[in-house]
Amino acid sequence: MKIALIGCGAIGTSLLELVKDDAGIEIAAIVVPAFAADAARETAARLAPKAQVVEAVPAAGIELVVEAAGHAAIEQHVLPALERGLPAIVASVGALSAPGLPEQLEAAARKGGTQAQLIAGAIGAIDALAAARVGGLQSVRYTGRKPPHAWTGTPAEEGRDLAALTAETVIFEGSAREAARLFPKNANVAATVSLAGLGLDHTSVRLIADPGVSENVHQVEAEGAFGRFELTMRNQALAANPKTSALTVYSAVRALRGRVAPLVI
Ligand SMILES: NC(=O)C1=CN([C@@H]2O[C@H](COP(=O)(O)OP(=O)(O)OC[C@H]3O[C@@H](n4cnc5c(N)ncnc54)[C@H](OP(=O)(O)O)[C@@H]3O)[C@@H](O)[C@H]2O)C=CC1
Ligand SMILES: O=C([O-])CC(=O)C(=O)O
Repeated sequence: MKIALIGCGAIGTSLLELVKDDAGIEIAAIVVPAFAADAARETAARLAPKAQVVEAVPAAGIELVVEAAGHAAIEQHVLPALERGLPAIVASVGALSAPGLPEQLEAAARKGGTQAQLIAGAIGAIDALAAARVGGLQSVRYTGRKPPHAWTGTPAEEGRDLAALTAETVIFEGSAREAARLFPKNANVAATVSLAGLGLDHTSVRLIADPGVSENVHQVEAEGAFGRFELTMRNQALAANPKTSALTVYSAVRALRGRVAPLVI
């Protein structure tokens, strides 16, 4: 299967390393902005020698796109690809917090007669939560806890010195929609949990900067007709990006391998 990978940062590079010897998967294109092309070409030479480095998904020769770039890439690359009939695997799930974007994705996929797959990414139990929704959910709460340096470049820096924190500090409390909008590189999981469960506006989210943790810790508490569950994930971050859990890459690779495997779990 010929793939266009959108984004070649921490997730993209790590994904290329993991699939470089996979039979049945060929990275045919890497889509990055012009200013990132030289770095992507170096990565491609090492990990995906057949890939052309381009600014847009090529018009021909691609069978699937995998997005690992950021919220803006959904509108820029994923929507047009879907309209053209290319299926898409999407990591930047938080982009769906923008009003109207879920409907636009659905319309584009319908027009192209194809499908967009939102990956579970850094969180587990999305299967259980989405199944529990069928029976009816009463409440879903998500807490995201990361070391202070993982919140640099976000609104968490407003009015506080993250490096000087000595105790856990709640940096956001509100809806999944607001969390995903305000923390596009740190709260995709909030959007994923909400889209699988009670929706972007009815899922309570707390984000915490905690000098006492070294992992990215994700907790979900859900209650409904199915019963209840509490989930805690203690994820190792990628060395290349402390905001991003390694599990996100594994989740994208799982989704990708699932497209070519004869038996899928
Ligand atoms: N679902 C989940 O659980 C998670 C999802 N994510 C999502 O994955 C995204 C990528 O994460 P990560 O790899 O760690 O981030 P990085 O910042 O390391 O990499 C992003 C890459 O995408 C490139 N890029 C940025 N904008 C575009 C665009 N419009 N089109 C094509 N390429 C673009 C960047 O280029 P340049 O560096 O030159 O700007 C960079 O190469 C995050 O922004 C987040 O939205 C992340 C973690 C968890
Ligand atoms: O990778 C993680 O731990 C979670 C993350 O950044 C996100 O939800 O955007």
